[in-house]
Amino acid sequence: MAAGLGLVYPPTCPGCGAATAEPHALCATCWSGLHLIERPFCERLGTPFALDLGTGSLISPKAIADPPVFERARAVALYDGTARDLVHRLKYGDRLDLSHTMARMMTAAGRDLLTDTDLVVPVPLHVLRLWRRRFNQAALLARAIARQSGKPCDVRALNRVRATRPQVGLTRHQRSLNLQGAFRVSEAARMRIAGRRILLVDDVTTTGATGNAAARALLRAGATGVDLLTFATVTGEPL
Ligand SMILES: O=P(O)(O)OC[C@H]1O[C@H](OP(=O)(O)OP(=O)(O)O)[C@H](O)[C@@H]1O
Repeated sequence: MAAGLGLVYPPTCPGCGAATAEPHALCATCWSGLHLIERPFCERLGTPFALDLGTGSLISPKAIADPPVFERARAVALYDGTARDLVHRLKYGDRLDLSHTMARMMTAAGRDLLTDTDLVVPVPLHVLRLWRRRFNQAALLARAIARQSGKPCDVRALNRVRATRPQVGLTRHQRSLNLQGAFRVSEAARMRIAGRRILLVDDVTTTGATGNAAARALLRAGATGVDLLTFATVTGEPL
């Protein structure tokens, strides 16, 4: 059946749409445009080091100077080239099908976090943005990661109670202010969060302001720890 379908609908690259041998696999060109994050990276922020600093648990000066609220972050790739194309197609191009391929890569990149995870929770959109976009890209990724890893997922645990401006175009300081008090765990969801270790899922991390604000709300609701898994991460300053 699958072989027959392959003749009628030949598999295409999720990145550029070119024909591929395997379904859901990137073509060679898109693959070479994906800058995967591999060790050595900062164990807190998940950002790569420019130099190979040897083995052992390495923490970047940035994570020491300004520790994030979440415990550990991991991402598949740097937010450029193919990674940026995939995120944009998923989020702005209505290519919801890409969430499966992206989640597969996220499940692999986040395997050390997933080992300790009790519950997978997406970064929520405010109801107005959800209504406009019609889907939450983070929820699509979170559901697929939960399915692939056999972990439970709760897309309603965390609410975005303020309609924040998009983070795009804001400075680091503005991003942090923009997210203040934006997330809340409802009274009804508190019992699902309390005593659990949460894996927070989003599409991109830039400054970590979104991850920090969401993690703060989850910790206030009694989560024992929060890790952050995104598809891509920006290593430089925003703007
Ligand atoms: O690490 P940060 O500096 O907080 O930036 C990352 C956040 O920015 C984007 O969301 P945005 O608020 O722009 O909304 P969107 O989902 O509409 O893109 C992205 O989806 C992350 O949630």
